[in-house]
Amino acid sequence: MKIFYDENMPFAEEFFRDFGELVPFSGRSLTAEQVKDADALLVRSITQVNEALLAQNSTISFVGSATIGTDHVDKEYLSKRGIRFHSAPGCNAISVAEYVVSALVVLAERYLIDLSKLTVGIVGAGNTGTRLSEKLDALGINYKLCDPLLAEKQKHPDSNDTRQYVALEEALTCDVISLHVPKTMSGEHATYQLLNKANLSQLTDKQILISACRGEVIDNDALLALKQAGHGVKLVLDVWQGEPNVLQELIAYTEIATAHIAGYSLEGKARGSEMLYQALCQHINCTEKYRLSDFLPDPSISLVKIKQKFDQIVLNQIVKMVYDVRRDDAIFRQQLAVQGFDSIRKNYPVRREFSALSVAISTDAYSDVPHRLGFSKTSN
Ligand SMILES: NC(=O)c1ccc[n+]([C@@H]2O[C@H](COP(=O)([O-])OP(=O)(O)OC[C@H]3O[C@@H](n4cnc5c(N)ncnc54)[C@H](O)[C@@H]3O)[C@@H](O)[C@H]2O)c1
Ligand SMILES: O=C(O)[C@H](O)[C@H](O)COP(=O)(O)O
Repeated sequence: MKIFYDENMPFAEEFFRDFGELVPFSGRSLTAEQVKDADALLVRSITQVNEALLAQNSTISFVGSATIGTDHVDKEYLSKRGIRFHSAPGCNAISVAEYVVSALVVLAERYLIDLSKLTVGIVGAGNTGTRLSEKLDALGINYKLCDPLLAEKQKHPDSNDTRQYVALEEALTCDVISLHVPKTMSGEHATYQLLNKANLSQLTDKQILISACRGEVIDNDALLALKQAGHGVKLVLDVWQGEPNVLQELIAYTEIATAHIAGYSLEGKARGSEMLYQALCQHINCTEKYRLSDFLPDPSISLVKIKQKFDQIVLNQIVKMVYDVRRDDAIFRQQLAVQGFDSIRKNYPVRREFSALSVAISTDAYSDVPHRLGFSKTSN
C-alpha cells in the first residue's frame, strides 16, 4: 500500500511503517500529480482535499486528517467517490484548553486579575470547549456555555446532556470570551465572521477575547479598524483570517499572538497520528501493534513538589513550567517576517501537556487543583 503523509505528522513513520511504501509531503504544496497513485492520503489542515487534488487518482480508498477541524476537506466529494474519510476528533482539545489556561495565567499576572472572580464565555461546547470547562471547574472559575446546536439536541428526549446554554449575546458579555467553534460557511449557525463589526464593537477593554479555533470566525479587518479607532478588547489570537497571510497590523494590538499552534502539544499532534493509524488498521482490517506511549519521549522536567498552600502564584509557576504561551508569542512577533507563518509552525519547539509533569503536594498543603487541572499524580 502506498501512503502519502504530511511531513508534520509526528511518529507517522513509526505508526505506519508496516503498511508498505511511505511518502512524506509538504502540506501546502501537494499536487494532484504527486498523489495520483496513492492508496491512502494522510493530511493536516493546510492541505485542501477535493476533486482538484484527487480526480486523477483511481487507487485511493482512504483519506485521513490528523486534525480536529475538517473545513479543508470536501467530504461530499470523498463520499461520492466511495473514499473513506477519518479525522481525529478531540486529538488536540487538551492542548488548546491548556493554551487558554496559560493565556489566562499570563494576563492575570500582567493585569493583576484574580482568576477566581472571572466568568468565561465558552463559545462552542464540543470537545475543546468541554476540556476547557473542566479546567475552569478545577480552578473554580465560572463559565457560561454557548452552543445553539447542542442546545437544540438537548431537547431530544434521549439526550443526557444536562448543561445549560446561553445565547451568543450573553456569552459576549463575559469577562473572557473563548471561541471553540468549527469554521462553517452556511446554515443557521454558520460561524464565518460570527464576530463582526457589530458585536465586536460592543466589547470593552475590561474583556479578553481569545480565538484558537479558525481565523475566519472573527472579521479581522473589522477588528483592526476598531482597535485603530481605540476600542479596547484585549486580544489573544492564535488563528488568523486568510492564513498563512496574516493581517500583520493587527499583531501590534494583541496581548498574545501566536501562529495557530494552540493544538501543537506533542501529545495533541501525535494523538492525531495515532487516531489515523487506528482508523487505517480498521479500514484494512489489521490488528493494531503500536500505541502513542511507545513513542513519546520523557519530558524535560518530570516531577515537582509543592510545599506551600496552592494559590494563583503557585498555579502560575506550574503552568508556565510546562507551557508558557509568551514563548510562542515572542517567536511569532520576532519570526513572522523572517521565516513566515508556515515555517514557524513547522519548526515548533517541543511542548508537552500538563500531564507530562507529575506534581507531588505535601500533605499539609494538599490541594486537588493541580491534578484536576491535568497534572499527573505521583506516589512520591
Ligand atoms: N488553534 C488550534 O490549534 C486548534 C486546535 C484544535 C481545533 N481547532 C478548531 O477548533 C474547532 C473546535 O474544536 P472542537 O474540538 O471543540 O470541535 P467539536 O466539533 O468537538 O466542537 C465544536 C462545537 O461548536 C459548536 N458550534 C458550531 N457552530 C456554533 C455556533 N455558531 N455557535 C456556538 N457553537 C457552535 C458545535 O455544536 C460543537 O459542539 C475545530 O473545528 C477547529 O477548527 C483549532
Ligand atoms: O483543527 C485542528 O486540529 C488544529 O487546528 C490543528 O492544530 C491544525 O494544525 P495543522 O493541521 O495546520 O498542522
